[in-house]
Amino acid sequence: MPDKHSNAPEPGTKLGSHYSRCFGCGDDALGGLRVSSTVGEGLSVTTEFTVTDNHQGAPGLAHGGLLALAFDEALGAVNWLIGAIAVTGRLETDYLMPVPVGTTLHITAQCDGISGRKIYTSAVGRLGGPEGEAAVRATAIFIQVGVDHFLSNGRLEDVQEAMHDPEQLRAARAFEVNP
Ligand SMILES: CCCCCCCC/C=C\CCCCCCCC(=O)SCCNC(=O)CCNC(=O)[C@H](O)C(C)(C)COP(=O)(O)OP(=O)(O)OC[C@H]1O[C@@H](n2cnc3c(N)ncnc32)[C@H](O)[C@@H]1OP(=O)(O)O
Repeated sequence: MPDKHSNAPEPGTKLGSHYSRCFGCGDDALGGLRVSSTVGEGLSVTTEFTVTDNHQGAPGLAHGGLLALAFDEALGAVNWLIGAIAVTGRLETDYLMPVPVGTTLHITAQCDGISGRKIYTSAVGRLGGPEGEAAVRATAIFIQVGVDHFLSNGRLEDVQEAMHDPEQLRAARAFEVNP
């Protein structure tokens, strides 16, 4: 298990978006999920995703791909607690129950360990409250990367715009451990 980073936010702190145009957590992504995560105990976060009319796969039910996105965000938020910049290498979801429109999925995500650049994470999403019945479970492996991953692979105009955003610069520095 990695140590929690010395500058990691306290439990109860709401984590900001890592990129304002991120479809999962950004405020500027049209139609995006706009989920936000809150720091939990240890190396965990909690994330709520309320399913709306726009998130349907089957009539009245959430699309599994969008649920996977909510989990990708929740699981990825765990990386901030260890001060790592990382991208999703693998994401596996188990859909245990249908998730109806109008319900809120209460997701708890945690770090399970690291090995080299790989960060192992897992999460459960419950319906009806944080202690409700488990509807979706997920595991993911994130791979730590440097900022150069985004600079070399991202579209130049978006990278340049992001570099002028103080929040983005804060995110890219990830507690100063991986400049
Ligand atoms: C100032 C402005 C500048 C901008 C700065 C922005 C900072 C923003 C801050 C925070 C951003 C957070 C962003 C989160 C976004 C939400 C989450 C997503 O949607 S991410 C998008 C989807 N994912 C991808 O696009 C990855 C695509 N894949 C790749 O780029 C490469 O494959 C990569 C980097 C993952 C690995 O490539 P390699 O060449 O660097 O490394 P190798 O040697 O292949 O792997 C290293 C280790 O990882 C394992 N690994 C690699 N891929 C794996 C996989 N798919 N499953 C399991 N293990 C894997 C390998 O087996 C190896 O393990 P062993 O060291 O040998 O033990």
